[in-house]
Amino acid sequence: MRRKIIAGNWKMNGDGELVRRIAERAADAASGAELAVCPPFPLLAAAATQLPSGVRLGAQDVSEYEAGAYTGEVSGAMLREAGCRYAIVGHSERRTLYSEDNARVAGKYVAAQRAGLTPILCIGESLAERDAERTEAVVAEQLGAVFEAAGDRAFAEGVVAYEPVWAIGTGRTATPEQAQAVHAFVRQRVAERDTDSAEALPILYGGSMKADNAAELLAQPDVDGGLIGGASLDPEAFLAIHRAATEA
Ligand SMILES: O=C(CO)COP(=O)(O)O
Repeated sequence: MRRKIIAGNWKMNGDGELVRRIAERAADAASGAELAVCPPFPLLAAAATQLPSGVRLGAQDVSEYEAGAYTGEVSGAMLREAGCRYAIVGHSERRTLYSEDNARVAGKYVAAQRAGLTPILCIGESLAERDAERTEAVVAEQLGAVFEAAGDRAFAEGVVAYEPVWAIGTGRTATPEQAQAVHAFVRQRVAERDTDSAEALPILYGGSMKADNAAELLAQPDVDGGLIGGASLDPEAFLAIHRAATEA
């Protein structure tokens, strides 16, 4: 049985008060599916102290470099020291708004692993790419860059989040069948390199996952959890999604 993970990506939202509210509610979420919270960097310290010990902490990005003159960047070692278990890499907002290409994302993936973090690699196609029936080609290319940088066992210690760009923040969720098809494709691509890591790899869905559509997405055999944006800012909704994952 693969572990199920519900991770909240706060993006550039939240404050100390939200950390406090989530910490308060998350006490009874330490069992069942794994729960993870990825707040902005300045809130990591407060989250590390206040979240119950079963709740994991993640960063929203990590530098591909270890240390040096990289103003504004944060290294994997720093994130480890701040209490992080996870680092999101290659979120579509970073790919499009900050021009992160596949090679840079793969560099971040490797840097996270080297620092002892579990990278959460975000992949997914735009609406134009889906309409042109290029979804599998795009996803294969995004995975391929990581294999090139990290080798055939790249996903032995990692998480993939399939986030169709057209479903992020739009209220337009992929259907369970659409999500399942891409998740199965991802697992098959990973299995072509290494069957053991494919079998164990958690593949999360992200894109307008909410309390009322989580259960049907999580019922799919290759959907192992969710990377939640908007709904993760509402402790009630976030923990309802976590309950759906625990019951799936
Ligand atoms: O980008 C996402 C998580 O990383 C998804 O965001 P929404 O859940 O707000 O659509």
